[in-house]
Amino acid sequence: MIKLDGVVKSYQNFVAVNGLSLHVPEGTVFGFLGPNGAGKTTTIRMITGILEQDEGDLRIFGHTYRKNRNEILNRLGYVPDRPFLYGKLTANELLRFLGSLRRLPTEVVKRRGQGLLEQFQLGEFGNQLIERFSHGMRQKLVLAAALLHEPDLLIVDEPMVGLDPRAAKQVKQLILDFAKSGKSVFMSTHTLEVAAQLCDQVGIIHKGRLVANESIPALTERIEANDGDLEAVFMALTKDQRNEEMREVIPQ
Ligand SMILES: Nc1ncnc2c1ncn2[C@@H]1O[C@H](COP(=O)(O)OP(=O)(O)OP(=O)(O)O)[C@@H](O)[C@H]1O
Repeated sequence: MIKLDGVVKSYQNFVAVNGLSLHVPEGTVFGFLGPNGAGKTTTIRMITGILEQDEGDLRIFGHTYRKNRNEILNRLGYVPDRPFLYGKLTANELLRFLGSLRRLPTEVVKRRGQGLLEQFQLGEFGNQLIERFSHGMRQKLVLAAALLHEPDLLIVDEPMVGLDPRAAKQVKQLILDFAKSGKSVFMSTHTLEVAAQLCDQVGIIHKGRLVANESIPALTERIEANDGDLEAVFMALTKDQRNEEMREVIPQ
């Protein structure tokens, strides 16, 4: 579903994503983990077609954005880390607006929109202005909006940030329900705990490079071997990377 091969992205002279290769097959919940500034959002912006890579190959559903942008976007749902929601619209108005952008028939938008709001425990707030929504309600509304066109792939940037435990539990369940139907999810997160609960596979990015790509059991084993200390695992992985860089600089 997602295939990156040697992808590079720089901002002016700063290389934010440096030769990233990864593969997310169908029916997978893929967790993209890394510390602040590691390159997660930059990668997600390339996967969602907002940014174009400087180098390398990036394919979604086997397509490139250059050739088949609409084919990709028609099948992709995206929840950004800081979504902009116009507060003067009601939830229903937002869904109708997005439905019209996607050229979905009015009846379909009405039926699906109502179903999604109910599924997200927002059914009774459809006619309420978004400016009156809590952070958790907004996050769920953004997820509902991303699913309106029934995408095959959902990209979510930091889905749990700022959510109280109840809203976080609901959002996690929604992601799991989506994945159960054989679709794929690519989500970035800071926390291994979130990844362990939701994901099948985890990629760890550090300073723009993929330093680990493994299943949750393999990663958990690695963390347990470090007395349950994720920080220690990060340190170990990035130390390995430095060693590799050193080997490139000083051939042995
Ligand atoms: N528009 C930009 N111009 C210049 N540098 C940028 C820009 N966007 C991101 N960067 C830099 O690129 C690096 C990667 O940023 P990115 O937002 O992709 O990281 P991230 O892993 O999502 O971080 P966080 O977890 O803090 O959101 C950071 O060092 C950041 O400062």
